[in-house]
Amino acid sequence: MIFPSIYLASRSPRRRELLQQIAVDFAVINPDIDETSHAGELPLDYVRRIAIEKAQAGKALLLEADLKPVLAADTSVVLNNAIFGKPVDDADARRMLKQLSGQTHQVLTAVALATNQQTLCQISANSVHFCELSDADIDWYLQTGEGQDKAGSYAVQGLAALFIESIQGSYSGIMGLPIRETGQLLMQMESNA
Ligand SMILES: Cc1cn([C@H]2C[C@H](O)[C@@H](COP(=O)(O)OP(=O)(O)OP(=O)(O)O)O2)c(=O)[nH]c1=O
Repeated sequence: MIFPSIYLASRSPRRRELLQQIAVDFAVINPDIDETSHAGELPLDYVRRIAIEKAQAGKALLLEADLKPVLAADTSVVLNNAIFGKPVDDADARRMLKQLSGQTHQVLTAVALATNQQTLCQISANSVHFCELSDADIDWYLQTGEGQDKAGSYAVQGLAALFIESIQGSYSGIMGLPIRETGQLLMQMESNA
């Protein structure tokens, strides 16, 4: 598959890595948006809205004559309808990991692609089951620092794999950029052009 050249509106090294995996030619841009959730907003609506806002804010940074689409994504961990974003500090990460212990949670990633004409969006909804975590497990994981800039305070692609009993869905979606849905958006954009 040959994909069009795009911009990736993201500071996430994981998203760059996953896009490289499918040989997409891209340049990185860094728009800033407010990622606060609205009162009563459902997790799925939240990730969709934020991914679309990131992609459109990225597009707004470019000249109108620049026709390359802008790709962006947003990932949230969801437990009993509560959204777990990136932890603000170790205490916040500990709180999240304690709640994830022994439970199945969802990882929702929305991926959005914006052009001057339209914004397309797809959702990757996945489940992850964690084993029971002891306080010592959590202490050990926190001192690795790996969970710091990750939704839910862990990374499936790192040491936290030791805690994961099973996943259902898309590994790349859990990591932050669902490859299949991203490929579909890029193909759809090509056929709409
Ligand atoms: C659940 C999980 C999340 N993550 C990461 C992916 C995202 O970088 C981050 C979720 O935060 P996001 O707010 O989706 O993204 P971000 O702020 O890191 O980057 P961007 O500039 O694109 O907005 O968590 C993993 O790396 N592994 C995982 O297993």
